[in-house]
Amino acid sequence: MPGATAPFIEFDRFTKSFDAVTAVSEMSFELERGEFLAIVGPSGCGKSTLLMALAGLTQPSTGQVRVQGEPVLKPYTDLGFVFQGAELLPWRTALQNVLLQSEIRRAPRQEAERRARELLGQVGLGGFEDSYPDELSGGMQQRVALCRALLHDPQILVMDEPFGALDALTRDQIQIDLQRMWMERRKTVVFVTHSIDEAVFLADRVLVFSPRPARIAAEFRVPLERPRHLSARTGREFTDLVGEIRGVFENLGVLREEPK
Ligand SMILES: Nc1ncnc2c1ncn2[C@@H]1O[C@H](COP(=O)(O)OP(=O)(O)OP(=O)(O)O)[C@@H](O)[C@H]1O
Repeated sequence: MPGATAPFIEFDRFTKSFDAVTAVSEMSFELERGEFLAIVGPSGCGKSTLLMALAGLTQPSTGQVRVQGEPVLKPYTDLGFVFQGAELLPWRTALQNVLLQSEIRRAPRQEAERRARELLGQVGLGGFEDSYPDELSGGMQQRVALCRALLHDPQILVMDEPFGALDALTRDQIQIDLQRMWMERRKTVVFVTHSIDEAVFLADRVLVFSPRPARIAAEFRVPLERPRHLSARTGREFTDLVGEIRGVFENLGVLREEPK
């Protein structure tokens, strides 16, 4: 059985070029089942490209992406995707938006609706099932998008800067909620963010990408106990790790004190 001993997810010398632009070059890393991995990197370095390849929405130029030992050659159902914008359909209620996937997949309606209501309740949206997107705040919309991604109970959850457009307080709360849901469900999460704090707060491991073509410039394990509380962010271990990651970006020339 190919998946028995293989890493759960494996990027194996993954390279992706678009005409003359190489977005990602010879990238190799692995994820364990149930791991929460964060990726931080400068804008345009190829993070979204990598997620698209994991989802089977784009193919490598060279190298492979494998899930349970099998190359990813097309989109598959065992993965949920949350984008930066919630991308909800404005003419459908919160519940109907969450149910969209199940309708496309023709899953049994009653069970899907029970699960959708349960998920909405778990993210604090009980009572908002029949609200339309324009009646919900940005944070609430993103929670609906999270429920939509989790409805079919995929093993892999891919999140591309999901909280980037939220205000700071909403972002704090949704990070806490995501951590709780992850601890309950243990999905394998690949989470892209521009925020070093967010990466350290949420992840078991942080990969730091170089400017394009993306390479792994550094890798950090986050030794903080879970559940992590917001107060952990002022603790020594947290601030030291954030400082170390910021140092990597300074060394890469991505962050500078002085103008060029
Ligand atoms: N379909 C495409 N066709 C041509 N070039 C593309 C395509 N998709 C991505 N690129 C290029 O590949 C590079 C990486 O893009 P990508 O969106 O993966 O970066 P990113 O790290 O996710 O950026 P950001 O953090 O700003 O969202 C960019 O230079 C981009 O212009």
